[in-house]
Amino acid sequence: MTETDNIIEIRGLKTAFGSTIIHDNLDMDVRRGEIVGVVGGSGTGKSVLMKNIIGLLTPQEGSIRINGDVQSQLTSAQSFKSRRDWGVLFQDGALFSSLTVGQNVQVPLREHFSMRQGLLDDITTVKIRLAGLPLDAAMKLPSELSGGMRKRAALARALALDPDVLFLDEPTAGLDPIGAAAFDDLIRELTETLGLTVFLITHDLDTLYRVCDRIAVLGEKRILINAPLDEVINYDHPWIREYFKGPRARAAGISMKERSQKELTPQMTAGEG
Ligand SMILES: Nc1ncnc2c1ncn2[C@@H]1O[C@H](COP(=O)(O)OP(=O)(O)OP(=O)(O)O)[C@@H](O)[C@H]1O
Repeated sequence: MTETDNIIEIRGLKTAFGSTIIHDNLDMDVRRGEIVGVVGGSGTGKSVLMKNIIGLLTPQEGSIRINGDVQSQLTSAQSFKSRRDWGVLFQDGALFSSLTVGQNVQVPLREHFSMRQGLLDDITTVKIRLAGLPLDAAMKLPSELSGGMRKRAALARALALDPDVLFLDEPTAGLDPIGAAAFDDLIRELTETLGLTVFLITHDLDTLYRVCDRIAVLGEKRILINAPLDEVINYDHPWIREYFKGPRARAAGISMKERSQKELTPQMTAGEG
């Protein structure tokens, strides 16, 4: 593994709010092209970590390198340009409620480029379709969409600038299991098709089993382990044991096993039925 295989490198990160330390000497690598699932107990600082990476918060210490650039060393013009490298889907979608879905998708495009309306509309159409929405969704306000469709609209906006990295904060929270599974599959498909890297904060065990290449566990103010699922499951730490070996985890693991067996032997399964 060479340095350039890491699209994100975090070293010695310290984040504090007043006297409350959230991260202390935290290191983390995200490899190019992978989906890394970020898990950890509530309040361990997953969203704060994401906000540090995308520059919404400034850490007290440490460095964050994206695509080789140390973020704190960029000029404001370089920093503005580097924001094209990533797209973000916030926990609540964070769509502008008074703008249509199409106009929401166009916000980052207008911010970064000057282009004629026809081209803006064409790009918007592509992004909306990529996110799995019907075209007429472009004309609707976020309040006219279901929760699942709003997530997809936020995803379309996150994809607007053809990012290298997609940050997803709890993308399946609030979706029913079928909607969540469909969203998981969309993330996996987009990652493979567009060559994206995904930083995915989740509590959803099904998502971890279905889509993540590696899992980073946040605890004790640092990354406890950042490894493939099999390795993480067997890591000896009380929170990790509880999380990955509790009853909900077993259910998610079993359903994934059944699913992959069906995918491997479709004829046999059909014949048996
Ligand atoms: N702007 C802020 N000012 C002060 N404290 C903050 C701020 N943002 C976050 N915090 C605190 O930092 C801690 C970590 O918050 P964060 O939202 O990152 O947790 P999380 O791991 O994402 O939690 P959850 O899984 O519940 O969403 C929490 O105690 C939170 O209250």
